[in-house]
Amino acid sequence: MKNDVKEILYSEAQLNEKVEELAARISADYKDKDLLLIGVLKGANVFMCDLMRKIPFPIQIDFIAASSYGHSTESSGVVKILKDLDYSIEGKDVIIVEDIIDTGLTLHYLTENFNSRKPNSLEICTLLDKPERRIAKLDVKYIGYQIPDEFIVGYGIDFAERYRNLPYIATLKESVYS
Ligand SMILES: O=P(O)(O)OC[C@H]1O[C@H](OP(=O)(O)OP(=O)(O)O)[C@H](O)[C@@H]1O
Ligand code: HPA
Ligand SMILES: [Mg+2]
Repeated sequence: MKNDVKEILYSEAQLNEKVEELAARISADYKDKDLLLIGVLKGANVFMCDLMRKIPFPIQIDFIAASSYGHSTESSGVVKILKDLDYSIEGKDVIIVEDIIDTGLTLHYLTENFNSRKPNSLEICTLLDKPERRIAKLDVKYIGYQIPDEFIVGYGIDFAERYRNLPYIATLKESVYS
């Protein structure tokens, strides 16, 4: 697997520091609230697990599974919900936890969908953001890193369902795609 990596963009140690920083901001903002984190599967799974363990008060978690990339490096533009939330979010203070925002189509769809369920508040926390690629406008309160327009993998993020288990964020060699 390591032979397929072109460049490591963020190491395990750098990611740990960044997740700590985001958790500290969220903890300060939500210390008097009843926080519900919603992880967007599958990509956000690793980030969500690390982020929630750095918040020092009891919170609730839930997951939704959404997919729009399939086996391609380009969004299909159609967001498929593969698993819905388990519980109602009405009246809750919700943060959606994402691994990456690219076109913004996934989160545009999810924020409209979640807003119709009447949460008390709804914010977005993403580890990575590719602003150059944005199609749908989004207000994102918590952003880990802004990255250039390059397809990346690792720390939960895949290419064709592989490389999610790399412990760092990396680009892949061209030969992997051909
Ligand atoms: O801003 P966008 O262009 O919509 O892209 C971002 C979304 O794409 C990826 O998910 P994907 O649909 O590949 O499913 P996965 O999370 O199961 O990998 C990623 O995890 C985000 O959810
Ligand atoms: O850069 C990316 N890598 C993997 N999956 C993705 N989904 C949106 N952008 C990306
Ligand atoms: Mg995803």
